[in-house]
Amino acid sequence: MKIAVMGAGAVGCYYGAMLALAGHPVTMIGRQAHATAMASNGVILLKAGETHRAPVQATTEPSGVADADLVLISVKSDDTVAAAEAIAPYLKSDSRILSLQNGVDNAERLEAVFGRAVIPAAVYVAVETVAAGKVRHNGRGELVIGTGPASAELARTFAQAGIPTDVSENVAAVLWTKLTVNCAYNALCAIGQLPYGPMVSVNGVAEVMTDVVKECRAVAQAAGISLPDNLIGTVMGLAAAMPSQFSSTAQDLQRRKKTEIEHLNGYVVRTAEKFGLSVPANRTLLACVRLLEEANRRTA
Ligand SMILES: NC(=O)C1=CN([C@@H]2O[C@H](COP(=O)(O)OP(=O)(O)OC[C@H]3O[C@@H](n4cnc5c(N)ncnc54)[C@H](OP(=O)(O)O)[C@@H]3O)[C@@H](O)[C@H]2O)C=CC1
Ligand SMILES: CC(C)(CO)C(=O)C(=O)O
Repeated sequence: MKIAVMGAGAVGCYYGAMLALAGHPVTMIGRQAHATAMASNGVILLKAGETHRAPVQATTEPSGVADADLVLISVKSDDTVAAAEAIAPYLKSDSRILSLQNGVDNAERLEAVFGRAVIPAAVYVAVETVAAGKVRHNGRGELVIGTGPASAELARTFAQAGIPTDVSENVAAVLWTKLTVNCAYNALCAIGQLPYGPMVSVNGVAEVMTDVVKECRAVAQAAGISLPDNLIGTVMGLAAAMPSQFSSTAQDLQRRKKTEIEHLNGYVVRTAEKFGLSVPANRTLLACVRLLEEANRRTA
């Protein structure tokens, strides 16, 4: 299967490398420094104490998707539409497209640009870029993808490449569950700049997280999506599973980058407004992260 990855960052390099190491021809599309490094060295993947060199083609050009049977989209949610518009003219008419992104509406936004089906995926991995074209895997790696004519074949291909993949008839609920986790952790971790373990033990934090979860459940319900009964257990369990983790929002702010908050708590707030629901906890967290982004901009 010829594979192209649009967005050679942490997630794109991880899944691109895993597929390349399994023998698939992979083309990575990324920024200049990353493309230059990968063109010389492939993707360097640090995983479980070992260093792997995954052979890939690398380019900065959107035309890198031209002969791909499968295109993985792994840009941040703010870049989804621009990335889609850049590659749209070059896509093969029968290529499969998979969104490997957080947030619940990236596949829909991609479909609006491409005019064809895009398979959404919930991505359960902890991976970070340590240098251009070099990523460190910090845990997990499995995917839950939506249904479609190609989903079963893709799941098999991924599993053979060491990427455990389930196909879900109800991927919307899976994505909303992950969104709820992000809404509960990302902003609070960014505001406190504390990892999850110490963060949840601060007086009052668990109560705010519980309010966020209740609001997310109500908004999802209004949108026709039922979230699992044990949602709060899933959410609170993450702090015990990853006590030293900082949210991607906290990391983005530390690096003075724009965060994905508009696609996390921001998405919940916008959807709540459509249904006339009040979501004060999500709204407050959204405003706090916007303040931190603005403060970063002013001191740039
Ligand atoms: N990292 C993780 O462990 C996890 C991340 N996710 C989700 O996966 C998605 C990707 O995250 P992540 O990999 O961390 O993000 P990164 O910022 O590491 O990777 C995205 C890369 O794509 C590049 N890019 C953006 N637009 C273009 C373009 N038009 N052409 C070429 N390159 C482009 C970015 O460059 P630049 O920065 O210069 O714009 C960046 O290098 C997000 O939705 C995230 O929430 C989900 C689970 C875990
Ligand atoms: C699951 C979680 C909260 C892990 O840090 C994440 O997806 C993020 O940081 O964006």
